[in-house]
Amino acid sequence: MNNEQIRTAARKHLDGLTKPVGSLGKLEDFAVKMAEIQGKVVPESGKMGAFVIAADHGINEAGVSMYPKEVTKQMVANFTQNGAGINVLARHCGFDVFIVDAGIASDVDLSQVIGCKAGYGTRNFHEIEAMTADQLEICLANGKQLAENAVTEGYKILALGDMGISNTTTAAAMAIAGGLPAESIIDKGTGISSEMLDHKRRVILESIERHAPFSDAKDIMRKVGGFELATMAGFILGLKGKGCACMIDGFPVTAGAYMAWLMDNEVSAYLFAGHKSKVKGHAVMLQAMGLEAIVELDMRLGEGTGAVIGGFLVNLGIKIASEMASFNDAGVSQSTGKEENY
Ligand SMILES: O=C(O)c1ccc[n+]([C@@H]2O[C@H](COP(=O)([O-])O)[C@@H](O)[C@H]2O)c1
Ligand SMILES: Cc1cc2nc[nH]c2cc1C
Repeated sequence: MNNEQIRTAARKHLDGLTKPVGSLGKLEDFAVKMAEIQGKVVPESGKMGAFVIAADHGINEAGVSMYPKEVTKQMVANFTQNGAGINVLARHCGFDVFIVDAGIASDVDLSQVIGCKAGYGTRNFHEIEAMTADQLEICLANGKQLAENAVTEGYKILALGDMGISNTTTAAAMAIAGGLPAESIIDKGTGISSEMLDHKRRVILESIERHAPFSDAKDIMRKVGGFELATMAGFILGLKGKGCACMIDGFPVTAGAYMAWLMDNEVSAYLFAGHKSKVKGHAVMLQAMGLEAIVELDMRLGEGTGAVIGGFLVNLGIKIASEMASFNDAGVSQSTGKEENY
C-alpha cells in the first residue's frame, strides 16, 4: 500500500470505531500520521525514548545569556539524578530518558551519559566559525547512529531535548541564516532584560553579516551552529524510512530540525511538534516545515519537556486506533446516513 492508501484505510478504520465520525479530533489525526509513518493501517504503540542532547556554546562569551556556561554540565548532572523537569515529565508521559554529551566544555561522568563529544564547546561565532567541517560530520554521524540504535532497540516514538546555555542565540542565528526573517526570530531565551536582548540582537546580526553568504544547511551549522543541534539534525535524518516518529521540542531543538528539513524536506512526514514554545521564532520555524504544534502551554524550558508531553498525546492516538472496539465488535448501531466530520 502506498502512503495515500494507508491514510485512507487508517481513516476508514477509525471511522469504524465506536464513536461519531471524527469525534476524537486530533487524536485521530495523530493515529493516521503514525499509520503512515509505520506503514500499518492500525499503528502499534511501543517503547518511547527521550534523547536530551547537551553541548556548550562559544557565543556565551559574547554576553548573550543570563547564565554561565557551567549550568550546562550542572544540569546534565541533575538529569542523571532524575531531578530535572524532563525527568519528571518523561516519567509520567511514558518515556525513557537518555542523556547525550555532544560537546560540553568539560568531561562528564560517562557511566550515565552517552558520549558523543565533537569538541569542548563550539567557538564564538561572533568572531570565527563555530566548528570545523570535521566536527560537523562527527555530529551528523553521531546523531544518525543514536537514532539507528534506538530504532534497533524497538523505540517507536523518540523525543528530542536540548541543554546548552546560550543556544537560543545559536538557534536564532541558524534560523536566520536559513532564510527566516530576523525580526520574527530573535527573542529572549531565558529571561534577559530588554537591554540585553538589544545586545543579543546585535551579536546575532553582526555574526550573520560576518559569515554570509551561507551555501546550505551544512555551511550554516559549521559557521553558526551548535554541537547538540547538529547532532539532532543527524538524528532526524537518520530516522528516515525507519517507521519511527520523532517529537521535536522548543526553539533550539526546532532549529536543529529546521537544518535537517533544509537538507531533506521529507523529514516533516515523521516529525511531530510536541508544543509551541513561548519564544516567538519557534512558530515561524514550525510553519516553514509545515508542522502544527500539538499543545501550547507557554513553556520555554527545553530539555524535551514539550516533546514528551506531545508524545504522550500521540501515543494516546495510537491507543485509540489499536484498542477501541468497532461498531461491529461491540454491536453498536452505526449512523443512519453518511455522517459528516466537522
Ligand atoms: O525550548 C525552548 O523553547 C527554550 C526557550 C528558552 C530557553 N531554553 C533553554 O534555555 C537554555 C538557553 O537559553 P539562553 O538564554 O541561555 O540562550 C537552553 O538550555 C535551552 O534548553 C529553551
Ligand atoms: C536552570 C536551567 C535549566 C535548563 N534546562 C534547559 N535549559 C536550562 C537553562 C537553565 C538556566
